Amino acid sequence: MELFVVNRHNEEPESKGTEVDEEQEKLKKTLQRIEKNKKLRSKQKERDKKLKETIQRTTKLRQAKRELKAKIVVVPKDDNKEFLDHNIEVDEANNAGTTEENTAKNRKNKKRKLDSNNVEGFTILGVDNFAKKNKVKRVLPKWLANPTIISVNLQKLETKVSDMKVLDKSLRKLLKAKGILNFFPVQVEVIPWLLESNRHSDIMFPRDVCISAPTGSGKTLAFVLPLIQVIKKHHIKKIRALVILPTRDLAVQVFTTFKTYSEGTNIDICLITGQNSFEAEQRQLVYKNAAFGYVTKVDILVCTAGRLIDHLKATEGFDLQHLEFLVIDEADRVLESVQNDWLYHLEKHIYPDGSTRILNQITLQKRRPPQKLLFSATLSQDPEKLQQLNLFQPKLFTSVVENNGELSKENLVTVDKFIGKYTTPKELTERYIQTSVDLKPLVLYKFINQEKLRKILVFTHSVESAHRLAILLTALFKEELKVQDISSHLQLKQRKELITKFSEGQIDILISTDALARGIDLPGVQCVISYSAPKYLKAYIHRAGRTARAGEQGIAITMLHSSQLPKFQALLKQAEKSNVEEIKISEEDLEPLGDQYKESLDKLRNTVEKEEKTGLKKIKAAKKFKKNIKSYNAMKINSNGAEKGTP
Ligand SMILES: Nc1ncnc2c1ncn2[C@@H]1O[C@H](COP(=O)(O)OP(=O)(O)OP(=O)(O)O)[C@@H](O)[C@H]1O
Repeated sequence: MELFVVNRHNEEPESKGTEVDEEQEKLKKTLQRIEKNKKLRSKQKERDKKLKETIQRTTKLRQAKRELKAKIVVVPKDDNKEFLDHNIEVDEANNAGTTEENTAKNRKNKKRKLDSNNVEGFTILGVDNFAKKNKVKRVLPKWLANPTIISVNLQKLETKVSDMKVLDKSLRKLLKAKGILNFFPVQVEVIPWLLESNRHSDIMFPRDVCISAPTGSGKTLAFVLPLIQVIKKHHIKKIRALVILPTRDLAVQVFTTFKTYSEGTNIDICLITGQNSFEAEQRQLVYKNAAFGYVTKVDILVCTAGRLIDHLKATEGFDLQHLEFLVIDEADRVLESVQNDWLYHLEKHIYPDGSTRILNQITLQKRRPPQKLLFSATLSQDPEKLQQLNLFQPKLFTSVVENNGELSKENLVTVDKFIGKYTTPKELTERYIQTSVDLKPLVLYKFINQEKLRKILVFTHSVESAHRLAILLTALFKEELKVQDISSHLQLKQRKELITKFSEGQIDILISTDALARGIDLPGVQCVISYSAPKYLKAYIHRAGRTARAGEQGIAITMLHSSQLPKFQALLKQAEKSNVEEIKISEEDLEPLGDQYKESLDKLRNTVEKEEKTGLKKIKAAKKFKKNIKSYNAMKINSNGAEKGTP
């Protein structure tokens, strides 16, 4: 859409003079437009400044009024005189700036009002509404107020893989073979805890856990390794672990990790996301045995919430009653998903008799309920939101970053410091660039060029915008850099191919919507660019989190129009980020690129027109095909009617 705006602005009148004249004319126009934009910006700045001053003045005045009003609360006995004097004071403050005449009038009015109320010896009802209310202190459940703190320091790793003896030797060997020599902090805390809590699960129900740690901090292995260790000990095939993810791409990624670390075991892992036909997935899950009926073929099931519900409703023999682990990765996102009744359906399936996890003699005699494990970089720590999950004696693991980037345990006394605050990796550098709408692609081009960046992930607000930006950047970079867009319109296989190419460095710039913003682990992304400004803090954190992963350095850039800046600053304030500076790219720097930009915009226009024509042709062909089929069917019905009895 933004690019179309650019197109309209760049339309040229029909050529009349020579080519050189035409070029000069274009250049002149570009310069005029830049000049105009400059003036508009400075005017806007002045207006913003005035508005800010007015707001500050009004706030101060209101504050003064509130403070004075707060002083009138109760009228003590025989204290009317003082009270009246007090009110006069309030009145005067309220009418600051009015004439003496007015003040006297107000004084009289007040006196009259108080006389008519006959206040002597009584409390005036409603007056204390003026009193300043004390801030209500949040009282959190004990488990939220006393979390286990996870360090965010991935530079100084203290636990060697070989030192974690609670983890099976075979798993430690596999980790080393994959180049993992030290555990990340989240793994150091969570893996032993999960293994320990499952050691006595036949006597005690294990507690549920919520884990909130920054993007790229290694949360996946923190659940994959203990689950494999616990599950490989079972010999009867039953679904023991269910892992739910918000998107197909993520489900594929987690499935691959399970596959990698279950090497050499007899654990069967299954992926159901809807990428295969429903029947094919059913065949992967169960088979029918003449003697025993339906038999499960799977130990660990990785799936998306939507597809899970489909199977719960329609797959015979799909049995979750032996479930030991319910993992919800990117839990906040999964819980917000369209199929937000999935948990209800799931619980109905796990507890068909309606039993709950309340500990009593009856439930104790039954099999153990699944342990719920919730993971996210932006996990809600709001008790009300977590309530819907029906957590059993939950335990919270969370990370805290103070302004200087250091972890401070002392500050945890004030719980509000970390509740609802999300941490980002220490290795992440955040910046923003201000630009006008029509120069935005050129500013992006200039920035990538001047910083000599490679492996860049760009986020736009729509599939169309991603596609057009990809065409335009391809035209600008020519052979220099390879640009591609990726979208949910592509087949899963094509998407996987693009992701692999990007990971291997065959694609330099990958442009996507927020579909790739969460959880996807793309190694070595140097820079994430939010070409369209993120609307929410969570979106910003997950986008930025595609870089600076696993202890590597990374940069996150947000491109903003001047009107988007206040909202972005509010977002940073919410995350307590004070070191996000502006990168300035002046319009003078862009002037030499004017012709190149114009040429690229023309290319974009031609390509889009061509694509639209082909698209229209396809739609027409499809319509024609449908029409033909209809008339063919009609003909068939007629001829069948005419020649009854013929096959
Ligand atoms: N101990 C480790 N040593 C080195 N690399 C590791 C270690 N643990 C995990 N990694 C790697 O770190 C990267 C990020 O891990 P992972 O995808 O689990 O992060 P995450 O916390 O789930 O991030 P997000 O919140 O974005 O989903 C992966 O490439 C993973 O292989």
